Amino acid sequence: MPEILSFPTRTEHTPSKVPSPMPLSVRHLAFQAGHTSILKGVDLDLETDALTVLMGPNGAGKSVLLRLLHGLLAPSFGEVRWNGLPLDKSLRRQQALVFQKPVLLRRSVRANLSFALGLRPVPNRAEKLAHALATAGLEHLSKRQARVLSGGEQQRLALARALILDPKVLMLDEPTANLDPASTLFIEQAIASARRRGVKVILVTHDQHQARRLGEEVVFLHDGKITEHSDAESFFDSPKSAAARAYLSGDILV
Ligand SMILES: Nc1ncnc2c1ncn2[C@@H]1O[C@H](COP(=O)(O)OP(=O)(O)OP(=O)(O)O)[C@@H](O)[C@H]1O
Repeated sequence: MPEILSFPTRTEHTPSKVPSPMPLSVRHLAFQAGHTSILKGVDLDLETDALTVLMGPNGAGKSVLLRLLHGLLAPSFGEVRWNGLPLDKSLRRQQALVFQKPVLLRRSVRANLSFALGLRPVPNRAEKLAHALATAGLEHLSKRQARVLSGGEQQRLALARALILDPKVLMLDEPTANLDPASTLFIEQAIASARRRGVKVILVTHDQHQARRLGEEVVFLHDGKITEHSDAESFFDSPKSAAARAYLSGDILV
């Protein structure tokens, strides 16, 4: 009989909230592309380690916001502070960002992980590498070229690589959008486990079931602005903004 695993549930995986290992404060954040305003003055405080889900319709600006939070894009206006400080190299090193489409080196699975480990002086490298391969379920594929892995295996590798240096903050941009339920389950369990270890997780997803399973608080972005920021239960039970109500019921938002 194959082992049957089940999706994590919020009550199962959620420890009580404590202050975030890296509190975030965003003020008047704007991002302009040419004459188009993508983000239009975002203010956001994430002070606890509660798992934050970032939701909103296509084109709302969620990916742009994540990239600004991680310093992959520079704001046109406003600021991002982690631990009260402007984002710099040392703060960025304590964060990891996982994309919908895994970005991997054209090397073996093992080499992708050891490359990440080589970025910093880390004790017990061999142990860490073995642990990462095992928890990602990739031991038997360690010598395979990353580019020939299936989509689910690639995403497991991307997540294992993101976690191998023990980031304080893990940001994920629709990490399971192209995955089947089994691979989705694997990724969700890894995210829930990171959260239990005290990693601050910010997850972009359109999957309402996933958001309900994992999310403890929801930030809803519409047309470049945050229209709602509340705990997950009240967001899903009684969304306050018309935009969030329409999004959740599948209506078209313009
Ligand atoms: N670097 C960029 N330069 C110019 N425009 C951009 C850039 N990045 C994103 N955009 C535009 O900004 C808007 C918001 O994009 P973004 O990818 O953040 O949306 P999203 O909320 O993540 O959407 P989806 O749910 O479809 O992934 C889109 O119209 C996109 O074309």
